[in-house]
Amino acid sequence: MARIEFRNLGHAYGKNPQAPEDFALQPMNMVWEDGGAYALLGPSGCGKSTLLNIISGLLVPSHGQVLFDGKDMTDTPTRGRNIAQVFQFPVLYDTMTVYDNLAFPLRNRKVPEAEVHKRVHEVAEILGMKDALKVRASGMSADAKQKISLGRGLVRKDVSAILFDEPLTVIDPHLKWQLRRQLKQIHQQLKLTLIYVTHDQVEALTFADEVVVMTNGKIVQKGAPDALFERPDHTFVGYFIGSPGMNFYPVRVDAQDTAGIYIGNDRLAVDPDRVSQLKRAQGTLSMGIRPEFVELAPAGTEGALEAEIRHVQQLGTCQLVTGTVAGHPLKGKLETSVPVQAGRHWLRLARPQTIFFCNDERIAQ
Ligand SMILES: Nc1ncnc2c1ncn2[C@@H]1O[C@H](COP(=O)(O)OP(=O)(O)OP(=O)(O)O)[C@@H](O)[C@H]1O
Repeated sequence: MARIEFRNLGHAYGKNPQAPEDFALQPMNMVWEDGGAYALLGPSGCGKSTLLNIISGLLVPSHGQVLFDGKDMTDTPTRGRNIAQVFQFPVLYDTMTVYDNLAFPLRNRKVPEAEVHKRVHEVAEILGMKDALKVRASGMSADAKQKISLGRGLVRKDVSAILFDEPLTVIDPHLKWQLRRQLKQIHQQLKLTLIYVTHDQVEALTFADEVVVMTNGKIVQKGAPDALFERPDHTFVGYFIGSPGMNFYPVRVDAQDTAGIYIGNDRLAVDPDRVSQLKRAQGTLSMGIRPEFVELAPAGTEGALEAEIRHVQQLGTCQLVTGTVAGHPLKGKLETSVPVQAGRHWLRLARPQTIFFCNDERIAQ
């Protein structure tokens, strides 16, 4: 396995890129640690496949370098990189048995048959496919075929990294959950460098030690799942992670007011240190609060505002309320102990978990 490093690495498909939007991948420095399990998460078109293809060598970046264990591999073609890749759809030989499919990447590299036998059985055991080793792949379901593809990715011990490009897309939801757990287990056992591309946040958060969130060709945060939830570095992370995502409000400060901020015409009492931090920031200010941290408060409470709640939905573990505050949309997940009716209520929004952003980047918490 390898430590993979990007040095000022970026990619533009067109010639002479000038503005950030000319890049499918904006120039970045980044390290993928040896043995790390990473999920690469972002919406369609944000640059995930471009990044993966640069690691695997299918694409030579227009800018910067990619290094494996300190060695410059930027121009090394795929076959020289020792990367295993698992794609969205099964890649295998239909006419071969499961055993021969799993053995293929090893036999291709002239691994002795005794070792092939051992590895194939280990991987088949992990994937729960031991009883199917003699079965021909042609008659198998899409799920089973994709499991074999995963196995083909996992069977070699000598790879620099295994890249997964949305590998569970074709898998049935129940099996998906099982396979995700198995992949996590495999990672813990074998300490592989895994990079797993997905646009599904549940998949990313359950699989990875570190989640890398991308938007518009840029990595906006790399962190543990709880950090992405509690301390998003960028409004996009607040919006993209969580269900529903974070509430955002445009914020104004008043030179004369040292203990409050303004959302529309409503004043929200806020810790004076935060107010002075916001006054120092140069740019467009906003405040974010996750629905999970919104709470009911007595009328007139410091740090609370009056909100109009329009809908209340009982979700069992919480009440999901939808409405507006200071003319802006609001979603809150309130605890179930106090049943809430639609109407006007005071809600505490200035809380330790409330995050402030300047030009979409976190400045204070
Ligand atoms: N061969 C290409 N030529 C020109 N532009 C491309 C090419 N491949 C991708 N792009 C553009 O680069 C940007 C990033 O695409 P990329 O496929 O890396 O995104 P993605 O996050 O993997 O999307 P998806 O989740 O839909 O696969 C997009 O704007 C896309 O249109």
